[in-house]
Amino acid sequence: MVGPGESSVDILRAHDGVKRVPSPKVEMVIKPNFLTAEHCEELMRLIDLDRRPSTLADENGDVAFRTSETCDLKPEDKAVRELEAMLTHFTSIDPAYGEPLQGQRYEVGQQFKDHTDWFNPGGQDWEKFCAKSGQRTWTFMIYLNNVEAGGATRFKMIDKKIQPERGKIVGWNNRNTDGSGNAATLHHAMKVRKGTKYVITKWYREAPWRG
Ligand SMILES: O=C(O)CCC(=O)C(=O)O
Ligand SMILES: [Fe+2]
Repeated sequence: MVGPGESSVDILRAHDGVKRVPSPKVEMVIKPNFLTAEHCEELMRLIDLDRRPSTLADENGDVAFRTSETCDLKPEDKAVRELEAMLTHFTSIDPAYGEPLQGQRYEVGQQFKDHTDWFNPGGQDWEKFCAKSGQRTWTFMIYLNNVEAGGATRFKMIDKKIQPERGKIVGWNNRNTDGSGNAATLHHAMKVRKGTKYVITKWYREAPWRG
């Protein structure tokens, strides 16, 4: 048994079509066709309706570090509600532990350079991002479309490059077994070379989400 805020590779692998990425350093799974094409289309439409420049925790002075746009998806939209329910079923994580769903959109040349999704406990923004809800635990990301060229997510520490593919979900545990941030989860949303890339990101926390 795991706690209400937890998932595990075993829980995830109990679903059809889920494969573990074979790395001893990161607990990571992938499942193609998690979402239907229609569901992806609707989520892309919602992202297009309401976008803002993406932001960074721990600003590092590199204005080219994260150049995409972000959409804070509205929990009341049907496609968003349905996705939340699917994620709860898939991950077994109590939805109270989840941050609100976000969409990310990358045009040609846009990227998000090497980063981890867990926050640096010594970082300038630790208090702001983690005081209420704790550290990030699991990340789940869904690719909403096929990208003509570029736009892969590269995990260089484990030599893994994930290609955007409509409806595919990837999930990973951001922590080491002692709960600290796992440096091997470092990843880079590589530049889109042709087309536009749309993804949805879902981050879970150690404690129920309170902002
Ligand atoms: O778009 C991607 O491939 C990765 C996005 C990402 O790493 C993030 O939003 O934290
Ligand atoms: Fe990330």
